[in-house]
Amino acid sequence: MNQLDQLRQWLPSTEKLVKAVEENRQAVAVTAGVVTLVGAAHIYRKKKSAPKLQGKPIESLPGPDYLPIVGHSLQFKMDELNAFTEAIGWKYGEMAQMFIGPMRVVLASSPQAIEKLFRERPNNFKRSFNIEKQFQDSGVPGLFSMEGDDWRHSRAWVFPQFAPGKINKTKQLIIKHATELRKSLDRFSKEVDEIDNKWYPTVVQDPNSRYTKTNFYNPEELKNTIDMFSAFAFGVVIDFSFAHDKEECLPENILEDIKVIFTVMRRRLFQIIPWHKVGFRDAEDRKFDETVAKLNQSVRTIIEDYDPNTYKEKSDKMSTMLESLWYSINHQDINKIEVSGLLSASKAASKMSIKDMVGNLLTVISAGYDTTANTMQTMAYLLAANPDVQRKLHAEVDAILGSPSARKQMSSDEISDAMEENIFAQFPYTTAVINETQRLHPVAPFAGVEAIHDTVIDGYVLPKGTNIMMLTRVAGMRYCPTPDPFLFKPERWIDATPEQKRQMERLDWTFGGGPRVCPGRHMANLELVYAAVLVFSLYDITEVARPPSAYPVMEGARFTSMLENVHVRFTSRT
Ligand code: HEM
Repeated sequence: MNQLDQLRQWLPSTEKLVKAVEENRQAVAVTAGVVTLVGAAHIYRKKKSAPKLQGKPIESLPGPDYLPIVGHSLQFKMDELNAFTEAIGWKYGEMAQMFIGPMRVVLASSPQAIEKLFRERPNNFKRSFNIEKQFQDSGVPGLFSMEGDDWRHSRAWVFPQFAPGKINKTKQLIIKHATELRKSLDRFSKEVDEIDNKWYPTVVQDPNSRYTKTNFYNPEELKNTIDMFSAFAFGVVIDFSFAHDKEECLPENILEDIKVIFTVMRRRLFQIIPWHKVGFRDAEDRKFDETVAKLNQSVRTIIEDYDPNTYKEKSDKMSTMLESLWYSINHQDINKIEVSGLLSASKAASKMSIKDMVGNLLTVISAGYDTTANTMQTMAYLLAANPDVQRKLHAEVDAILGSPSARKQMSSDEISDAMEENIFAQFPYTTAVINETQRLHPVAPFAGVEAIHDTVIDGYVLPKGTNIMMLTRVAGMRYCPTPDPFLFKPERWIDATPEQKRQMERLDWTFGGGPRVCPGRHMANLELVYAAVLVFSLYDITEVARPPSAYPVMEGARFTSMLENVHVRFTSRT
């Protein structure tokens, strides 16, 4: 007997079912009536107890035409998500809608709506697209995806460790990695020169023809700077989390491993059918499982093997995240801790499970390197595309730290002594370049939330479960108080009146907002300003020449946004 026959035998036949219903007509009618009445009473009670929200119905939101079931999904590729959603925001106004498959997504781009949505997390709104469950089910929970009490405990551990007081102690650490970045860029510069000489020879007369020899162009061979920037940001966050030189304890190719996790999680978040859950697991899914298991094991071993005495000499008076875990687990002298942030972090860590500790360390590493590296890549491109801005940045750094050749000879201690406590105030133009880079191309130009209760946003009633995408960049540009909001003009941050500056800062959601604002923002900005001052300012950054038909530089939407097709040269300044 095959499985189908077995199933048939097990299920009652249709005739038997009809016969049973006919024999018990009265009982069936009464049961159906009771079920209907209880259901209706439940719906009525729920509607009556809920306060009636006043406002326009969600169905009346404006937006482009869409198809049933697939929505707008056929009208854009996932890589073009930024362009597609923002075009709707610009065209249809501050409250609009789009459909990803059958799911309605509200696009909100007024500053009031954005402030409310950020501020009221985690009580009234949570991260959208079921992120919490998706990360939990995939075995990669962490601060970014957590909600409720799990999030509160983990946030209490992570947040104090990234407070400005502690971050300022990372100066030596960042200088060390900036020096490494300079070495990589010098090597990169030589390689690009070789490629340039090979593909862009000076125009010569071809002896066999009356034509001069034309230039050649091979985009495959052009080098990209992003890997070097990733290595810099990654080195800083690993040193900060684990301890100096702990990198060697992590699996080789950890950067590649983290990319595997990003790629698969992004795919899962936007999948209409969760194929991996219904038994269809492809090679990427299998690689994902292996990678997660490997990373978890490595980090768990690091936590368990940690002994703070081994790393005391290397710690530069800066406590690592690992140290707070150690104190929380060993409960030793916890109240005697005097290092900034370490006491509260250690107390908070004692409320987390080892699984959460591992997940949070991995979250901090993943959230901390890709974002910073992408911003550096964008800054390099914008400096190359805006030579006047680059000249001003050079001039500011030269005036404070001396000529590039003198600077190259400085030791880490000399560099450290030359940097003031408030490096942002010491280098105002460089800081303006960083602010403007993030205003124009933030790594997260939108943020998604889901309503936990029925709510009213900008006059529309949004039922519980509605996904809302905040178009933060659109809002920032629409309300920008200084002229030419679409142009790269760092001067706007210098010349703005105090009131304009306050407005621009309020409209700056580069790092999100409210209780879930990015805890790593001070560290990220410090890394960026050090990279610009100690590294970028030593080079003339120029765009590699390309034929007009080459793919233009454009923003791609991966887990975080980044500029695609950037090819720049770094030529050492003398
Ligand atoms: C330029 C660099 C960075 C950018 C643009 C950035 C941006 C963001 C944004 C937009 C969020 C979401 C905030 C929200 O929902 O309101 C976020 C969250 C987060 N970021 Fe960053 N980030 C950067 C660097 C870092 C660094 C260096 C770290 C740590 C070392 C870090 C750790 C985190 C964590 C753990 C969260 C989750 C916070 C939570 O949900 O409570 N980020 N970041």
